[in-house]
Amino acid sequence: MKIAIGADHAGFRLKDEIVKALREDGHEVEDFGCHCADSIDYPDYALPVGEKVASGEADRGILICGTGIGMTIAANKIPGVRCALVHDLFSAKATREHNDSNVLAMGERVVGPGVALEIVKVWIGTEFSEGPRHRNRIDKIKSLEEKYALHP
Ligand SMILES: O=C(CO)[C@H](O)[C@H](O)[C@H](O)COP(=O)(O)O
Repeated sequence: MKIAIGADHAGFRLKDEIVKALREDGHEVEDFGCHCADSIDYPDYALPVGEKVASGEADRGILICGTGIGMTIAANKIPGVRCALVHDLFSAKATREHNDSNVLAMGERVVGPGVALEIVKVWIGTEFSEGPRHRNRIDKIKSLEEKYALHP
């Protein structure tokens, strides 16, 4: 799988661990940084990751900040991105099955690396449940994007 990944200064350590684990599992990972603890702004990293996923150049995206919240808010502004903030295994599975989430966000200040790596594994490995009720709801999200693209 092609995976785009990014983090801010509060998430780059966890991001680096995830990059390593994904590459060991054979995934193609494009790492958009950041790479050190100098304070930066999470929207600047949500943007390239979200665009890669929305354009189809990456299959999935992963974003890490302190809480995962800023990254989630920013990424979900990009049409086509369905970014899920996840800190437990149940939600990791459910958001793939129900929301077909294409970007995963987590907070390095919230979750430890052991749980985070398990979340990534479950989220990567779970397919969308092609049930009509889920498809219908995702179509309604797309309609919202179209509505506000036409009348921002
Ligand atoms: O957006 C966030 C909070 O919802 C992220 O967790 C950021 O990483 C966080 O705000 C960074 O905080 P800092 O005090 O600038 O290190």
